[in-house]
Amino acid sequence: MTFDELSHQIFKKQSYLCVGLDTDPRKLPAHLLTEPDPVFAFNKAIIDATADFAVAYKPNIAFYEAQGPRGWESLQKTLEYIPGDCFTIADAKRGDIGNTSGLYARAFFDPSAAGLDFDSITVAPYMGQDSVEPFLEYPGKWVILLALTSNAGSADFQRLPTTPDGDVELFEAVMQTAKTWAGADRMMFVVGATQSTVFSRIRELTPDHFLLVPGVGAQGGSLADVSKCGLTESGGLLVNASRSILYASDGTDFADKARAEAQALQTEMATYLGQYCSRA
Ligand SMILES: O=c1ccn([C@@H]2O[C@H](COP(=O)(O)O)[C@@H](O)[C@H]2O)c(=O)[nH]1
Repeated sequence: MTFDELSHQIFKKQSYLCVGLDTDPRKLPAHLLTEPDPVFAFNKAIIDATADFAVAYKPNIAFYEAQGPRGWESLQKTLEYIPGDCFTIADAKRGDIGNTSGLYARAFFDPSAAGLDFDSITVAPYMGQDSVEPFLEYPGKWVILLALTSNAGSADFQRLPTTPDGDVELFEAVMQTAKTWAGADRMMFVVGATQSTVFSRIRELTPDHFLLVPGVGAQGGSLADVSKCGLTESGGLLVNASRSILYASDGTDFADKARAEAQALQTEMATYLGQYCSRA
């Protein structure tokens, strides 16, 4: 999916919601456990219930890898089931020396390799340019680079000063350098919703790039704050919620409750698009 197509979907659906498919087999509603593939049955119901309100889906690969070959199969079926008008994100946080990154890229971007054809993948920037470039060799595919993550440990390294006056923190140096590797049409950055106090600085640094923003819902980040400082004329945000949608109920009504959570976020997002984007 291109930058313009993603932007178009945001204004069409009046939403920048990304539903995180962090599907934990231990949290599935009991009535699904007799299904041949309970994880896929759950994901299918969640996608059916939320697709009107979401522009992206983000399976977190850890949840599938932890189940071995069965998990990979559930992931493949889930990816194929996601509607074509939605952007897909493999939240895999990969990155290694170039030839190894090349194989990670192949796994997630070349359907003839591991049966997966994601639009994008999350990548850790720590190993530098040659660890990221192999992902950019796939035309039309996106790299979503970790910049300032939502967890408390983000302060350990990402906020370290890189200049004597302390004006440029490590995450800012990462964004400044990485945006020379690919344009806003191929690269996004991960910035946690819990980091809303630095969103204005981030927007000065990257006025055009999409930001993938996890951390609303279960992690307590503010959708209002993130939207105020993060929205652009193209939309420019994908705000992820996983647990607050997936596990809104553990009963037979789980899909209805997930739909209600997604709809509530979309309704709020439509308000912010009207407030902060003249194009809306
Ligand atoms: O900084 C980051 C980067 C990635 N994540 C991932 O996003 C989701 C958040 O799930 P919630 O249940 O909505 O908290 C999850 O897959 C994380 O691994 C993040 O939270 N923060």
